[in-house]
Amino acid sequence: MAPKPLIAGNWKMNGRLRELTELEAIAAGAAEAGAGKDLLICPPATILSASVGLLAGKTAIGGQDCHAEKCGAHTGDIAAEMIADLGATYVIVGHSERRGEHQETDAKVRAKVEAAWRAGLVAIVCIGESEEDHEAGGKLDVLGRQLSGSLPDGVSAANTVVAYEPIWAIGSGRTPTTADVAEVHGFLREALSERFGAEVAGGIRLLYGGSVKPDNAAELLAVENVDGALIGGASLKAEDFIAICRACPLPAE
Ligand SMILES: O=C(CO)COP(=O)(O)O
Repeated sequence: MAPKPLIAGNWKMNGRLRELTELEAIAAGAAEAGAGKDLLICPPATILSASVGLLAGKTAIGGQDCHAEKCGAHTGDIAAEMIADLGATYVIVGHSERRGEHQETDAKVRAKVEAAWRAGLVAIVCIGESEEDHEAGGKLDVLGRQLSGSLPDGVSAANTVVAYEPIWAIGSGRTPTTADVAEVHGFLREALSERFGAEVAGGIRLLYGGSVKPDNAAELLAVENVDGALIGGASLKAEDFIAICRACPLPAE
């Protein structure tokens, strides 16, 4: 049986204490829309604590990034242990906005995955090709390199989620075709299977991210080997996030 779906919202650099009403609305709708699925919200670090308070028992909470070290002289950074300390259970690592804006390499992402595990967090490891790679037809090579370089040994279905987010689809309103998504997710499952064995690979959740909206969620989430979504813009509106959760099919018995 396919893994339990995970619908995750990445709030990015959005949301202040005075704007928590959307979280309250997500909390109110989570039980009905999320039956049989895992739901997750990754708010900015400044409202993590308040979010845990509002969403406890309704959705899981995650950080959006962590430093590889446990503590020390790293001004402005946040350790995985600090995220766990607040009651979060997941952390996103290697998002293309971190790779692009903060020059994060696969090696750095891999160190962050290890930090997440050290702190007891599930790592959501993001990979994705640029528009040029997509057009030039070399995306599977790029994705294969990112996947193998970003994942340490020791991956399990319980400690790691992989998110495929084509950079050109993020925030653009454009999405790959379902055939493209199926090709990439099948390729990722196979690559995971070769490295970690079929049983581990079969349990790892492979999320699709990039312009997932209520009107395209059912189609994208029904693609083989898509075990959930990582949602940016649409997760900021409770109504849209809940609609996407509802649209996600449950795996066949
Ligand atoms: O980057 C994303 C989630 O991490 C996707 O963002 P959008 O859903 O806004 O395209």
